[in-house]
Amino acid sequence: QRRQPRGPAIDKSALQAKTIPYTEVEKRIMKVLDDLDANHRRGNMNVPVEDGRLLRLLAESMNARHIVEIGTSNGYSGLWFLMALQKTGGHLTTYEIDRARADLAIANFKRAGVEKDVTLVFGDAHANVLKLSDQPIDVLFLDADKEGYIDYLDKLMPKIRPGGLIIAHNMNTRQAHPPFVEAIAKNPKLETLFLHMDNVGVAVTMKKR
Ligand SMILES: C[S@@+](CC[C@H](N)C(=O)[O-])C[C@H]1O[C@@H](n2cnc3c(N)ncnc32)[C@H](O)[C@@H]1O
Repeated sequence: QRRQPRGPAIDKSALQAKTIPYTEVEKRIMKVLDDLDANHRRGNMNVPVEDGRLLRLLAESMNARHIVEIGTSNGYSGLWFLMALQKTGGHLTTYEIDRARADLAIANFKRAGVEKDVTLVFGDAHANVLKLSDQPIDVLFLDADKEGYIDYLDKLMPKIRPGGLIIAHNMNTRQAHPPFVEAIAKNPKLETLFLHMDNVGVAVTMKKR
């Protein structure tokens, strides 16, 4: 039997699937996310859409009940988490040092109708995370001062539940802070994978059971 030359099995566009909102709640949150993505990225340093989708997917699939985010900005990544939390019945605690961005985030959470599921802590997260409750953390998302990631990790690691995730943003060769990379990649008690490296980079780390 003669071999046929191998062409693409499917068109590339078929692999660029988008979130298709299903429930009314998903539709309402997605509407705000789409608006922020299309019109309000400037000055807000939001995660790319694909990274937001990854956050939601991981959080919802692991049934996350308590998510902690460092670096709220205007609430874009937080809204992806909040989409997951609508299904799991959990809560987001998010930290922001900039008043204007914090106010935007509060307005966006209200617009999406999820304000009761989120606590925004205004001020320096390095100090404020010390006051966090003892409720185990399912997901810790780091997306603020890159040199600060190691400090957030040291302070919050004891509260991350076994099997929980630490997700760090901007883990590219230019922005990642070497001591943090070493801490997550060389600790045998952690399993770390670097994803989306064709974009700004995300490190997904699991605290082993
Ligand atoms: C990259 S943006 C966050 C983007 C957001 N996660 C999103 O995707 O929509 C980083 C944010 O961290 C905030 N930030 C920086 N240092 C901080 C600190 N020490 N405590 C709290 N927030 C901080 C900045 O003001 C900024 O809004």
